[in-house]
Amino acid sequence: MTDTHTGPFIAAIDQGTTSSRCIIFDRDGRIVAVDQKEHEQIFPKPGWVEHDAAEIWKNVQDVVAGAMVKAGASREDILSIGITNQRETTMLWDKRTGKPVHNAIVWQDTRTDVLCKKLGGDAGQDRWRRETGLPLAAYFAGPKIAWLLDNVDGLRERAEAGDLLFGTMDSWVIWNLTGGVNGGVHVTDVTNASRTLLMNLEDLQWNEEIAAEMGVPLQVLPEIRSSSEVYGTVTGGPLGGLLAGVPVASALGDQQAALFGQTCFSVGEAKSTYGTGTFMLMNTGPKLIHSESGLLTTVGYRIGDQDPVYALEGSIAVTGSLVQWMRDQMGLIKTAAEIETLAMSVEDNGGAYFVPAFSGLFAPYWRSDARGVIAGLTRYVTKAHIARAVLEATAWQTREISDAMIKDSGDDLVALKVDGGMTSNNLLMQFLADVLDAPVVRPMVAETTCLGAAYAAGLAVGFWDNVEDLRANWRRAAEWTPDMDSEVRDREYKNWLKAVQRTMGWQDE
Ligand SMILES: Nc1ncnc2c1ncn2[C@@H]1O[C@H](COP(=O)(O)OP(=O)(O)O)[C@@H](O)[C@H]1O
Ligand SMILES: O=P(O)(O)OC[C@H](O)CO
Repeated sequence: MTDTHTGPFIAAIDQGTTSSRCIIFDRDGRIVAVDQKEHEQIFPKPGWVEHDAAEIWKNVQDVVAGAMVKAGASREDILSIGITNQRETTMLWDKRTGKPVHNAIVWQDTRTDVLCKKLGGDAGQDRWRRETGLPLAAYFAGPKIAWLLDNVDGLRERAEAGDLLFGTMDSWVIWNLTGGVNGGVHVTDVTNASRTLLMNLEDLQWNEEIAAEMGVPLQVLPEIRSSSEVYGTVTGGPLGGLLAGVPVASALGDQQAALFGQTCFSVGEAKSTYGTGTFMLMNTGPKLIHSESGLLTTVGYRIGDQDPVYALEGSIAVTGSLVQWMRDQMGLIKTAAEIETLAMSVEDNGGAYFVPAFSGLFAPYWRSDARGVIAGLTRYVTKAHIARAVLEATAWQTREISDAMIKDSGDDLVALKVDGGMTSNNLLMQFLADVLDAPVVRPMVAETTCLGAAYAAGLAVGFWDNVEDLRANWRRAAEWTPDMDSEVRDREYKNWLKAVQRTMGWQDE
């Protein structure tokens, strides 16, 4: 049975790495209905990860329709719709047929390593960082566009003739929602554009020189807009019937959306999201801080024509996916939640440290030649110790990011707001507070990513007046306070750092 709810509501679409979901929120930021659908992960070769963007668009339509049915809501109840998305995942489509010309290349994919090395060199690295805030790494979108144009027959010619459009998932979803081949708007927002290696962080425009150097024709790129404004209205297609005329009014990369949903609106406020990977972002306000410690400088959000708010980001490629690996590849647990029970069956890690450098190391190292290591093995070590080491890996990686943030920003970490699937693990959250030596707090609404997109879409249509209205919705559900002897913390951290060194230089050029 479906309840019938009466709006006004805001709908948010989260197009994520493993699934797409739609959540409908009320004015208090409470969830009215959720629908979710997973899509296929395609692994054509070691290190390659792809998605079928047509399947994703179909799933997005299904979950929007599903959430509307579950909410018992009608078109009049939905004031606007917001988009948030897995970032960097890159696709090209034909603007006449509306069809993707190749599978999307996912953010985790390492195929552009060689291209990045060719474009790089020490001096080069400095320049990319200075202008775009990013190191030249396979993670980002620009090199993925160049790879598609150079490796799929005929694509470069079609791109230069103006037949192809590039997008991260925000652009693809917005273009389809607003009419597709019949006049869909081709836009992206500043947060997604800041993950391409192609946008100037200062003026928030495409950097023509870098695009030329990377081999990306300007005509494929979308217009860069703010994160909170009306881009167009829902038109045509199956959703045209269901949501015709509803404004599409926000776009934010998922990690920036979580920063927004956690209401980190003041300088120095930080959040960390624990999903497939982990991403910690700290609001640095209108100030662009160029990291000296391996963090990314990125756009946090921009509301309409207000000044942009920047953020420092520490990106960790493998955290929840290590738990999945223990379950699916090793068969040591049956469900992700079981890792906590297994880890709690022993007192400590038994001397084992697990550095999951499965696709190299992201922040703060940016080393594509690193590969995973379990260090400190003896006959004493059991699968329960490994389970502990798996959970501890997530906390230590966060500690390294937090150290870098403290160094770059000059501010202490007062507390860390957390969200994401792994935060249901109490053992991990306590260990995190212990190694950070700071409280860790989780809000009532754990779906902060969708909430952030809904907030930005609601602000754009006057559903909420300003960010202070939104702060009032944030409520604490759980808090973990540090309880570890500092000597133990220091000794364990030293061992972790030693284990990290063992991963470096494994993969030959
Ligand atoms: N109790 C748990 N302990 C540890 N990890 C968990 C637990 N529950 C879920 N996870 C991990 O969290 C991830 C899912 O979180 P989610 O926020 O949905 O991720 P994403 O949005 O990246 O798909 C999975 O990688 C899973 O292994
Ligand atoms: O879809 P998620 O939650 O795994 O997030 C992926 C990040 O946006 C990658 O940068």
